[in-house]
This record gives sequence, C-alpha cells and structure tokens, in this order.
Amino acid sequence: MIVTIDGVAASGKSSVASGVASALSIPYVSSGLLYRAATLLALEAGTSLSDAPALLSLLGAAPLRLEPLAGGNRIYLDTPDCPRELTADAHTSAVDAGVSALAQLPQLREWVNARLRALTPPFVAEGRDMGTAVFPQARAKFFLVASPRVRALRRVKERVGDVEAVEQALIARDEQDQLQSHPAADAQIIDTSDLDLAGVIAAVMAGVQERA
Ligand SMILES: Nc1ncnc2c1ncn2[C@@H]1O[C@H](COP(=O)(O)OP(=O)(O)O)[C@@H](O)[C@H]1O
Ligand SMILES: Nc1ccn([C@@H]2O[C@H](COP(=O)(O)OP(=O)(O)O)[C@@H](O)[C@H]2O)c(=O)n1
Repeated sequence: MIVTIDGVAASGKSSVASGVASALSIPYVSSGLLYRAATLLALEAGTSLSDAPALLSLLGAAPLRLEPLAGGNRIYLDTPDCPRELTADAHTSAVDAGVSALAQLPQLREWVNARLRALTPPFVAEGRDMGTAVFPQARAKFFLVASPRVRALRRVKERVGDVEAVEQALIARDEQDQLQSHPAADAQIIDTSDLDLAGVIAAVMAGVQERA
C-alpha cells in the first residue's frame, strides 16, 4: 500500500505523514529531503544549482542514503572515510532558498524519482508530486494547504525567524514550486489552517480507511 501526502511548503506534510505512518505501522518517505540533500551538497561543492550535468556527476559520486523511518526521515552521506549525517544541514535557510532551482531540473527530478520508486511498499510518501508524477497508483492521496501566515507562524516556532520574512520566503518558494505542486485528480484536499496536527492526521486516516 502507498499513501501520498503532498502539499505546499510547511503545510504539515512531514508531521502528518509521520503520524499516519505510525498509525499504520509503516515507514514514511520524505522526497523533499532528497532534493534538500542534493542542494546542500551542491552548495558545499560550489556547483551551480542550474547545471544538471554537473549536479548529476556530483551526486553520482555521493553515496547518499535516505532512512525512511515512521518517526522522522534522516539522510546520510556514507563516504567510507568520513560518514556524515546531513539531515539538520539540509534544513537551513540557504537550502530553503536554493532547493527550488535544483528541483526545477527534469534530470534532477528523475534522479530523485528513481530513488523513490526503488523503495519497497508499504509506505507513506510526502512531497509535491507523489500522487501525480511518482506514485499515480497510490491507494489514497492527500494534498495539504494552509494560509501563508499560518504556515509562517508554525515555521518560526521550529526555527528562529521573522514571521513576515518567513511568510514571504514561503510564498516565493510556493511560486517556484508551482509546476510540480498540484493535487492529483483523485486527491483529497485538506486545508489545515484551522486544524491541529491530530485533526489533520485523523482526517487523513479516515480517508485511508475509506479506500481500504
Ligand atoms: N495542523 C497543524 N497544527 C499546528 N501545527 C502544525 C500542524 N501541522 C504541522 N504543524 C507544525 O508546523 C511545522 C511545519 O510542519 P511540517 O510537517 O514540517 O511541514 P512540511 O513537511 O509541509 O514542511 C511543524 O513544526 C509542525 O509541527
Ligand atoms: N516531491 C517534491 C518534494 C520536494 N520538492 C522540492 O524540494 C523542496 C523542499 O521540499 P520539502 O518538502 O522538504 O520542503 P517543506 O515543504 O518541508 O519546506 C521544495 O520546495 C521543492 O522545491 C519537489 O520539487 N518535489
């Protein structure tokens, strides 16, 4: 079984995916973490975020490993001499600001999608295009939205920042991600603005049971 949870930036995808995956006793998979880790490595190497061949060559030499646990995804660079966890560094403002440029490149989307499709179900997959491009066969699909202000307020609780600036950055990233971020025709759209986390998880679980 595959359940997909897509949505705009900071709409609650990973928290909801984690809650749903825990309730179903299956892992969840964060596709955004692969885009983020690729962006981090490119920024560190000084590789242009719009140079697909250079990015693919960089990633070809980088033994990235995604750990898709129900409680939270982690990503590692398994270089034999100096293994390193990249998860925290992949969630900085610098990565936030660069990731959409890399994610626009079809070759990089294929690189991510090949890794996702190689995973063995069951799992909950979260991102932007899980229910449309990557797992169109998923049993149940959801798309989370929330107002930019609500999302910014939630994000500044996790990371220090000015609400206004965070809101503008979220709006800018939504625009840059527009091409790949839309609900599948058979997705249930959930506005999480006035729901708490437990409420969103319950709504998704109800939708999953309906399709069991
Ligand atoms: N419905 C909700 N109500 C309140 N806080 C939420 C809700 N959904 C998510 N959050 C919080 O908002 C922040 C962003 O959620 P996250 O799951 O990281 O979103 P995304 O994966 O879409 O970026 C987290 O701190 C999370 O705990
Ligand atoms: N399926 C996906 C997942 C992420 N992404 C890209 O990766 C970025 C980071 O995704 P994320 O899900 O970790 O970001 P947040 O919504 O959690 O802030 C997005 O802004 C997109 O540019 C994508 O294009 N397609």
